[in-house]
Amino acid sequence: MLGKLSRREVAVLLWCPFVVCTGHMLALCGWDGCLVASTKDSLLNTVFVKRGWFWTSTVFWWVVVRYRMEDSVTTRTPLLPLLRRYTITTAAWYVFTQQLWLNVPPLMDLVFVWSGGSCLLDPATTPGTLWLSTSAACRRHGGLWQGGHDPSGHMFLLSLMLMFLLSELPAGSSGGRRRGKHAAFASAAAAARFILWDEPGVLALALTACWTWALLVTAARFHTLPEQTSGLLAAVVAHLSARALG
Ligand SMILES: CCCCCCCCCCCCCCCC(=O)SCCNC(=O)CCNC(=O)[C@H](O)C(C)(C)COP(=O)(O)O
Ligand SMILES: Nc1ncnc2c1ncn2[C@@H]1O[C@H](COP(=O)(O)O)[C@@H](OP(=O)(O)O)[C@H]1O
Repeated sequence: MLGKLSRREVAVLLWCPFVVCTGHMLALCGWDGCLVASTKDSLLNTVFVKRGWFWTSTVFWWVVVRYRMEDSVTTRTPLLPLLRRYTITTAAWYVFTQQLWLNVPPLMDLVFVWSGGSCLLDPATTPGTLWLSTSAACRRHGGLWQGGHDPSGHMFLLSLMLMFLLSELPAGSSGGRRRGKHAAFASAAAAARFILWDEPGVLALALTACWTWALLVTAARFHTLPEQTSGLLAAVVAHLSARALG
């Protein structure tokens, strides 16, 4: 329940605004050039961020499954509330960023269209009139998504994933007390076994670092500050709703 936020929950809520402010300071000082691999076609964006909820879900549930296999029954966090919070967070991600069904665009695209935006098509390549109500369809037709307030889907997704992982991860782990530590890096196979099997929390930490980096890049390089802010605020509302209802 939300009643009173713990110190940890406050820290979780402050993390994304802190990263976003850092990104803007880097941009203001002209240091955003050091944010390498910050193009739309980078591996980080195409393979990881654009499939972000998949990676977050897979790594998170793997950590939970693995650690529950080893934790004693009494130290296990109740699974049902965790599942509820995950389901609510997934539903929020879906409603905000994905096309619900044929004629219903994601919430972020509805906000864009309601605020006066539209898809500008090149008449040379797309003759006739075509009304496109989703940014994905507009992109597919080579159009320009312009004129309205376009909440940042990246800012939303990255903040949501970071808040979810930072507040839920300890639920799945009881700390570094796993066996096989000393032999961990004796060979590549042993290292892989250690990370994937013994201590998958390492993967979750790596993912958290990866999302933090991508958030920094997004803040410094993509969208306007109001569009970043609306993406971030929507993520905070989704996160707090999942905590309150889950
Ligand atoms: C070895 C591991 C075994 C683990 C066994 C444990 C159990 C694992 C369960 C795993 C469950 C996984 C379920 C995953 C369900 C999904 O989420 S699938 C869909 C994934 N899709 C995404 O992640 C897409 C994310 N992208 C977006 O939302 C958008 O592209 C964007 C980033 C918001 C940008 O929008 P644009 O319009 O493209 O700008
Ligand atoms: N961290 C990041 N790294 C690379 N590209 C990013 C990014 N954050 C946002 N973008 C890009 O900026 C555009 C706006 O993203 P969004 O509206 O989801 O916030 C998207 O381009 P495309 O629409 O060409 O894919 C997206 O790929």
